[in-house]
Amino acid sequence: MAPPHRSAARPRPPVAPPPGLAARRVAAELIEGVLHHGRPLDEALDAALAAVAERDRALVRMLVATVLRRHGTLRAVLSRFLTRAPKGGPRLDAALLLGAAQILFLDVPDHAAVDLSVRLAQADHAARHYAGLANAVLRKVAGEGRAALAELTDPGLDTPDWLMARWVKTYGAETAAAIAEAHRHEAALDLSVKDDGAGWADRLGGRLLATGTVRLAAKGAVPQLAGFSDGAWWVQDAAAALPARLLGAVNGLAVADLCAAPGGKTLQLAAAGAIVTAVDRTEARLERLRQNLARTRLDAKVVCADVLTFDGGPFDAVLLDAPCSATGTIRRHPDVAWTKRPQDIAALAELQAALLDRAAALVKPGGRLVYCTCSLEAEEGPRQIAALLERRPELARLPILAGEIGADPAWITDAGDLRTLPCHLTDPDPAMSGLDGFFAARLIVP
Ligand SMILES: C[S@@+](CC[C@H](N)C(=O)[O-])C[C@H]1O[C@@H](n2cnc3c(N)ncnc32)[C@H](O)[C@@H]1O
Repeated sequence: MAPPHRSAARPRPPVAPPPGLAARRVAAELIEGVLHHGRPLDEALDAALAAVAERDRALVRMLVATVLRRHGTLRAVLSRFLTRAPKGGPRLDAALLLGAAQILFLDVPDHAAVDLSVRLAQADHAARHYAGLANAVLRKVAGEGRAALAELTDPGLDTPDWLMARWVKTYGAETAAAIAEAHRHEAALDLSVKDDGAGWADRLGGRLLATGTVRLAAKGAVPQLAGFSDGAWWVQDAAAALPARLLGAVNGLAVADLCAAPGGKTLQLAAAGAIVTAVDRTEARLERLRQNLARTRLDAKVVCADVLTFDGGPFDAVLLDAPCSATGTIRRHPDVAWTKRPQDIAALAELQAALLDRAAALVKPGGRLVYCTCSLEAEEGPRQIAALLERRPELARLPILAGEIGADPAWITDAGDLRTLPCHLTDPDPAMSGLDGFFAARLIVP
């Protein structure tokens, strides 16, 4: 029998996209969201990752974090090979940044990094005319980019100028540079344990810090670690674990945790035996707090309310972890450096002052009030306390002693407040180094 006639016009089978392209596309979308639309990464990440195969999720996170952490450096290298900014739109921009990040900082073969970025450009209507340019520029980065990188030694390059100028003013040029350098590295995985810190450090292959936190070099999926499903610990930066401890012995005391979600400090207070009322105005974040309580088998009264109008209490002690610019958490949230604006800090400082007044009104006579923020900005830290003490001179600061929380004395200010910086707690291994930048002050309410 004669073979069937093969038509020349017969459609070809679809060509499978090269492995890794889907992860790059999602990473490019997330980078565009942060850099071109000022969208916080947390808001977009869950939905974006849901669209990616599980095995690619860590890769997407790594790609996005590397581009955001080394954004200034990547632009400086790329600009050496571009005569002027190309008009290929946000997708071309993200494709170039992603390509350069993989070539210079990640373990991706140069040819794959170039090819995947060219494909990202080809698939976008505004960028496709510049796919050839992307190819040429990224080949140059592969050939000469490492030499260009070696000449870029200023750590401030990866920090927006306005933020760097603020830190130089507040902390001096040397410390500001150390902060910026610390932001270039991925933070360790810090765990707060219910008990037996030494035992958990041993079991998980980590280290028990003097503050009581168990620190691991960040790797792998957290829910897979021993003790997660039993609720033996929760993830919490070592600095973030300090403010709740400033309330002292809370066993049996009524404590309000204001602005509580997702609940790291609520869990600490509940584990220490406090009768906790956890207040937050964002229901979705409170749902995570409830899940955290359920997993750790700890108890707290959860209230969805605006602290400014919350009228519970009075309480033996109050912790206010106020909403802030979060510039102390850039190691963990590198998008913060690129999404926050100077005017955000002024607006947040106003809200913090109002929240502080309300928090102070909820404390029983003789009780303690701890105010904290994960910000490096003076307006959100010491200046809030100075202004509060001017408004309410009857309140008194109860100075913090390093020894009571296992802190380094360098973390305590002359006024007796806590001020941790990302460049604190250095370790020869960058994966085990650093702290979130936290400010905390402790007051007695007469
Ligand atoms: C820094 S986060 C809190 C982190 C939390 N304390 C922890 O340790 O996990 C700030 C929280 O303040 C909440 N918030 C902001 N403004 C608020 C307000 N006026 N009343 C109540 N909660 C507020 C936000 O929803 C957010 O969850």
